[in-house]
Amino acid sequence: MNHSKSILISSGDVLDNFDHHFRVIAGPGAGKTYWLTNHVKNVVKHSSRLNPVSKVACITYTNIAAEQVLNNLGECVDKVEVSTIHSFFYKNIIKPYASHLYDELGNQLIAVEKIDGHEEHNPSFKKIESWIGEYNPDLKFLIYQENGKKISSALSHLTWEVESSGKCFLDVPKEYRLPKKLKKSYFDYKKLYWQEGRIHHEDVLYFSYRILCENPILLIFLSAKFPYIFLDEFQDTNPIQTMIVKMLAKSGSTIGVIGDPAQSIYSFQGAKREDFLDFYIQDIAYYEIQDNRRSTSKIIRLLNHMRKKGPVQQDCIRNEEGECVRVIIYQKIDDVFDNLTPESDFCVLTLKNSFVTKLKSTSQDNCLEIWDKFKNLDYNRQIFYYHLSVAIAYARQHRYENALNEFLHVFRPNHDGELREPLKGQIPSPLLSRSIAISVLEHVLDLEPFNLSLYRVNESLFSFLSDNGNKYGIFLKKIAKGNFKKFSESVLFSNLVSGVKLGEDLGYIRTIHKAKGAEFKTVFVYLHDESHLNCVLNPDLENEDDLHRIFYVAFSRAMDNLFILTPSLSPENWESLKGLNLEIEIYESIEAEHEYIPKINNRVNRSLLDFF
Ligand SMILES: Nc1ncnc2c1ncn2[C@@H]1O[C@H](COP(=O)(O)OP(=O)(O)OP(=O)(O)O)[C@@H](O)[C@H]1O
Repeated sequence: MNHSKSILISSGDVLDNFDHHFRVIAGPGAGKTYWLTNHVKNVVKHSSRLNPVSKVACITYTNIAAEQVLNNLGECVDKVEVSTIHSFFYKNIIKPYASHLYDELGNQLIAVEKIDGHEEHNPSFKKIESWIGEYNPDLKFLIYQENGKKISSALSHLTWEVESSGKCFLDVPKEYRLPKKLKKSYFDYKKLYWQEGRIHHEDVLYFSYRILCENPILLIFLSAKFPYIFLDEFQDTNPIQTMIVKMLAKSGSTIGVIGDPAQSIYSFQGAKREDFLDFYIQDIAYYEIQDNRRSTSKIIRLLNHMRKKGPVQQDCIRNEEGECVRVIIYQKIDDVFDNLTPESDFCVLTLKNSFVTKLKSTSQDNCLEIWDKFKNLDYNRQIFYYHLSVAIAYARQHRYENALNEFLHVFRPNHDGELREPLKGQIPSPLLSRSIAISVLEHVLDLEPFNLSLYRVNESLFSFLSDNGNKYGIFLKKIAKGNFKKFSESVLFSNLVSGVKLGEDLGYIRTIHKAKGAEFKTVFVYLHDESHLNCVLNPDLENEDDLHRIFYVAFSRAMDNLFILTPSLSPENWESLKGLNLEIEIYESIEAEHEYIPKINNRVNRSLLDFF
């Protein structure tokens, strides 16, 4: 990587010449997304290469980021296609051209007439059974019990790799060892899904790449439709994505990639930060932004310390010293939250999803157990209420389209082609389904259901659907006497909503990966193990392993207050932290040192529960 070639810019700068390829490197809070949004507007307003049917493609890493960019595009919005890379390739390559893909026998690879989006790969037992049964019958004994779980877990991590020749193949990460014989037929395993029109997220890049390689004329079409293609968070690009982007550059699109190598945290999904660092297309211009507009000086000093080996030491644009970074040794995590939770705009970040679940359940009634109990008592009704609860959780975040799509699941027919219980009646048409879903969701939200029992919500829905019986043609089963009635009277609807998992969870306790691109006034970084303090004591952001970069991303989400919560602190680590010449304050327990609490939040009586 040659940084001497980089030109320093600021996030407020506008490029005069936007018809060349570029790469922007900048640290957290530098204004990359801010700059990109303005750059897109500038291109839309002034480019002579855009015509009535062409658009700027602006690729973001998550749907949430796409929504944020869209909201800031103003009047340019119609000339820009903002989406994630998967949605972009699905819409522009796979959906229209999947019929061009054939297997080695010349048969169509995917049942195109059945394709309906792309989904997470959750291996099904039936597929594993028929795959091993057909291709490795001698290994059939492996699919049961613990071995079966291992196979399923390994397959859920199947990713596409690329050979230097450009040929793609499927593999699972090294830690998931499977018998070598199985490796030869991963493709056949995947075919079982494709033949049902089911495409997994990871297949989207592979199919797009194959379609474009086998039909190069489509590259010309795509470049004509998208003369400009800009990609945010490119440090997490996947090699197949990089190859496609370079092919599109050759066919005429102007490519811009933006990112921060120190924030590359998706190697487990095949991301290669070197692809960003070494990104080269002829006549590419390299830019760098050295500002940090998000955080206070004290937080930025910690970030610069972690980043000292690599490029980009950041300057604090806010010019505020701010509060010290605080390391808190917790005994009971609940105490920390009870005492430190600020009024608003905070987030607790954890390394793993299981910690999110654990932390949520320490601060809530055990909502997950409630769902388990629900399932055992009335399986079908549990499925109905799960979809409803997820939909309501989305609606609370004003993500109404997600809410609607979630609730529409309840109108899907069962194996006998009938409406699933507890609904009764005719399967509504797609249009009527949408209309019923909107009315039901509005009705439930109007009920202000969070302090109501599940029983009361069900009664109200029962009456609502009965009153509209002529219009909708569907009804809800009443809750009869018995154990389930008792359960439904004892469970608050709010507990059900708190226990659901959203696709892109925007709760106040999230994994660090889900906080990518976000910022909060106060950030708590929860370490479940003291050894993770090593990312502060001996930072190594260039390491092959993502771990130190993951914590760097976590710390860099904080605008004003950063708390690092550790379960223990050895005397050596205590001394080392103190000796770092960083303004870090250490608290052995919050009760002992509570005088600083009012500075943060005027000690509030709210617990995290109030924020779900
Ligand atoms: N030129 C600017 N003027 C005013 N505010 C700005 C400017 N540039 C960025 N900001 C603000 O600074 C904050 C950080 O910007 P942004 O989220 O774009 O940074 P980023 O580089 O994408 O961060 P990260 O990589 O950490 O996600 C945001 O609140 C943004 O609105």
